Amino acid sequence: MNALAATSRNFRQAARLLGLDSKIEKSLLIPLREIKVECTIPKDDGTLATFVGFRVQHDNARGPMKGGIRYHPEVDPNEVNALAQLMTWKTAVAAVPYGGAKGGIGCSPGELSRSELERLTRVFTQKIHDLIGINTDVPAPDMGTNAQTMAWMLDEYSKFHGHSPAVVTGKPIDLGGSLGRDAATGRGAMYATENLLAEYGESIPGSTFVIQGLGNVGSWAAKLIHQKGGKVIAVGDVTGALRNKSGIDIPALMKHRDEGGSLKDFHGAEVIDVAELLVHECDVLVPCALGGVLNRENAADVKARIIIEGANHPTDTEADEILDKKGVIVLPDIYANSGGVIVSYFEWVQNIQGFMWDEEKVNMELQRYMKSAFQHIKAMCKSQNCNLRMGAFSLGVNRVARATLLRGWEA
Ligand SMILES: NC(=O)C1=CN([C@@H]2O[C@H](COP(=O)(O)OP(=O)(O)OC[C@H]3O[C@@H](n4cnc5c(N)ncnc54)[C@H](OP(=O)(O)O)[C@@H]3O)[C@@H](O)[C@H]2O)C=CC1
Ligand SMILES: O=C(O)CCC(=O)C(=O)O
Repeated sequence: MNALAATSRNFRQAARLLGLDSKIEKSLLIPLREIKVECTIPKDDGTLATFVGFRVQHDNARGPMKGGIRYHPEVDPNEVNALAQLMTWKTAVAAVPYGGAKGGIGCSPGELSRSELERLTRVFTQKIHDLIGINTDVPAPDMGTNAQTMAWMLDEYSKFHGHSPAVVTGKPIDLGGSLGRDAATGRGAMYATENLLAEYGESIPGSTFVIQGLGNVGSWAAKLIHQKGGKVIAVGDVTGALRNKSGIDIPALMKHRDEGGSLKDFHGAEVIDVAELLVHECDVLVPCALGGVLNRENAADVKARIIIEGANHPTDTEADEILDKKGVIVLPDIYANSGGVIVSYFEWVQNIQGFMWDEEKVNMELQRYMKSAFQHIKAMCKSQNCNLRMGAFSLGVNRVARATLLRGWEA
């Protein structure tokens, strides 16, 4: 089942639990707008290259649509659609006043030079500038994009609409970005882990972790879990995987990578097969890379007791069922990785207020939002007698449905 079918299935299941009218169900499922644009740029060698860019604006009942822009060779309309829908439920679970959107360009960012990436981002922004905006749709970084990408988007958008820092979040601090946004998704995942472990009388110190993906989300999750006293025993990215049963020295690994070293030549751990990573013995598995990495091929072999979905849609439907039957607790993406969009909301608020918060305030508010969302998910699980994924979906869908009904449909 592809990402869109899986997300829509979860939505329908939640709609049934909530007893939603089928007409509202249909209106919530179908995206408000799907944009597909051709982006042609001159490459550094003078040849032309054409890419396809997407922005799916799923729902705006609760506020401006919000979601990242992904640069990855596997970006396709179906997946962007699923990710946009997930954003609608995620912002509702987080109780931030946004709807959901997602965008992406099918490209390999690692194979493009900095100036090619800049041209591509500017052309994409030119094509969609009329359809995004501070009160309509506010992009942010996702896989393969970062604060620099947002700086180019902001600059290009501002040529058409005047200086508009709040049109994107995840910007560099010098352009109105928020302190704490870079770490926010990983930090939010760490708070989510603390909240879940506390339910079982457990905590990060004393637990073992395996983390897949060492990009923005994975590296911050690893750093913060290590800092809190958690033992990160295995990590991996697209280049390979490493294990040290006594715990990897994460700051030393990050230093090694920042100095240009690859995972495989880090001396503080042994190299393992990448396929072994997700089925490695541990208390908590934290996938922070691509979607669909937990599937029918490997779900039965997962040895973790708990999965924290740092990535979007890392667990496909078949894996979800297998893991549920095995008693593995899955903390779903629409809660576990919501720290990014929560601090994006703080960034947008700061831009609109023209007032900058200190990092302590950002982190404290993030912790408060993560705690509150967890309490609401738990209450929903109790009232609907369902697992955490369905509890989170039901909470999000219910909030969006209520906002939709309150707005009404009169022309
Ligand atoms: N950035 C954000 O704020 C948010 C991101 N997310 C989600 O988190 C996930 C990661 O995003 P982000 O950290 O921003 O992305 P990045 O591009 O910063 O990092 C992605 C990481 O995944 C690794 N990776 C890519 N392909 C594979 C693969 N086939 N096997 C193993 N590892 C792989 C990359 O390895 P390498 O570097 O070697 O290519 C890199 O370490 C995505 O699902 C995203 O949607 C969710 C909420 C917010
Ligand atoms: O920060 C944001 O606005 C969106 C982050 C995002 O794309 C996500 O949560 O998947």
